[in-house]
Amino acid sequence: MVERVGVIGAGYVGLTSAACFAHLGHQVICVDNDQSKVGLLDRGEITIAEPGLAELVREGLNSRRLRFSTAPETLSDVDVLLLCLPTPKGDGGNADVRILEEVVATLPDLLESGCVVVTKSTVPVGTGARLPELLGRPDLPVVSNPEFLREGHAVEDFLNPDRIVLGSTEQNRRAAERVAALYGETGAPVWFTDPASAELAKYASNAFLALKVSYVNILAELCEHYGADIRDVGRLMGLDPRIGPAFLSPGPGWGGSCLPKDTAALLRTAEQAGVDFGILRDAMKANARQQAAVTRKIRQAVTGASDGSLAGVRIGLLGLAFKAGTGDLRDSPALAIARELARGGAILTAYDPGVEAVEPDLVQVVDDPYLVAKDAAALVVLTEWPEFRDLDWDRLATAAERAVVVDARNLLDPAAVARAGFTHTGLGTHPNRRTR
Ligand SMILES: NC(=O)c1ccc[n+]([C@@H]2O[C@H](COP(=O)([O-])OP(=O)(O)OC[C@H]3O[C@@H](n4cnc5c(N)ncnc54)[C@H](O)[C@@H]3O)[C@@H](O)[C@H]2O)c1
Ligand SMILES: O=c1ccn([C@@H]2O[C@H](COP(=O)(O)OP(=O)(O)O[C@H]3O[C@H](CO)[C@@H](O)[C@H](O)[C@H]3O)[C@@H](O)[C@H]2O)c(=O)[nH]1
Repeated sequence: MVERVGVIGAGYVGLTSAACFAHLGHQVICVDNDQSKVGLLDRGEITIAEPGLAELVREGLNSRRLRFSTAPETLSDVDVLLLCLPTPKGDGGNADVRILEEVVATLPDLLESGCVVVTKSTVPVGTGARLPELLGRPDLPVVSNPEFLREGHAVEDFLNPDRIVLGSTEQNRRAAERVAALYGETGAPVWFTDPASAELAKYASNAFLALKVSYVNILAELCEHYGADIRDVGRLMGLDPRIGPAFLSPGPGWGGSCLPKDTAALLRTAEQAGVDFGILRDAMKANARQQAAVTRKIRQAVTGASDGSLAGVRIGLLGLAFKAGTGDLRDSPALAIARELARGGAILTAYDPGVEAVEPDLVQVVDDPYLVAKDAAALVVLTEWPEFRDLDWDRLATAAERAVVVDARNLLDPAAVARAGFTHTGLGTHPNRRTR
């Protein structure tokens, strides 16, 4: 059934939801309070790099199934309203729901009876139970429908989800079924549960992913100590289907707009319930240590000492985004490491296929990977863009002042890099690895 869908917030989640639901045949109106963003979207221009999203936005505009506005009144006759607003890290780790609550407070005067209010934002456990009170309109059913898309794969994940989660009271079950029907036939399990379970499942998934990465980052350190190779250890772990191969690559730490804030929020939620979830605290500490460890490794490689001075030393960075496939710099470990190196006096040049600029006094961003090597004392891979593997290392070696590579993503083929004369340092890798 074709529904009139309203979306508030045209960011990663809101814009993707709006464009995908229009693609699935619904009539969608997407509201954002950022005038310039709405102006661009109206012309079919999007500011985030998500494969396929611009095409879907243009398709929606052309078919007139998708409209953008800054005016909340345009939402007055929608059947379903998705809240896709930011819930950033607040005091003590809690998610800050002020924006969401301010918007919710305006809805009773806006919506027609029967409109289903859906939280797609990641919201603290208990929000679904509180929203009906805040709304004060029993004729507006509330459903929790957490979103699990990954940045860089937003459209693909939205249209082919692993699961669709609907949290509602038994009384609002029909409303939850209506939300589920918006997605059409995806083949994914559609799971009806209570609001608290839906909300907790979202936090639990992100925090678990964070734990997995911290686990492998610590293992990489252990590998260095005992002469083992994390690439083999991770691979051998991942062959066990109970563990699975994903999220077992060491790196400069987990970042982005979700894992850090959601792990902190789950820890806080546990504390508030008097539950000791110390394993999350440990994972967060390990994550902070990981950034420091990578910075030390770079210092060591450049100066020969883990506390050596970087004053005036040129370092070329390959990658700035928190992961490959996105230009998102929010909570990026690469950026945090760049800041640390700059604080130590290093002069930084960076190339990232997804990033055009950052604060100019921190790092000079160039649009050609070969420019980062110019007079550099070291090249550091901080984001795992696959194209870095195919760089011409001979050409980079010619431009660099010293042939040192720190591969903080274990992305490169160490043999190819070594053939060009570079010294290669990875994370938890062994130069004489024998397993293939
Ligand atoms: N980014 C992801 O990959 C992802 C995935 C799953 C869930 N989430 C969750 O979804 C929520 C949104 O995240 P996001 O990454 O899409 O955020 P975002 O910052 O990309 O987008 C939020 C949008 O809301 C708009 N906005 C802010 N205040 C507004 C207001 N009062 N009225 C109208 N519009 C307003 C902003 O202008 C912005 O366009 C968060 O809770 C996040 O944790 C994010
Ligand atoms: O083996 C790995 C895998 C990931 N990472 C890092 O972990 C972080 C998070 O990666 P990813 O989970 O892919 O990023 P997001 O796009 O933020 O997606 C997460 O956060 C979203 C917002 O809640 C959820 O919807 C997604 O399901 C969840 O994967 C990044 O810094 C990655 O570089 C590693 O270091 N090693």
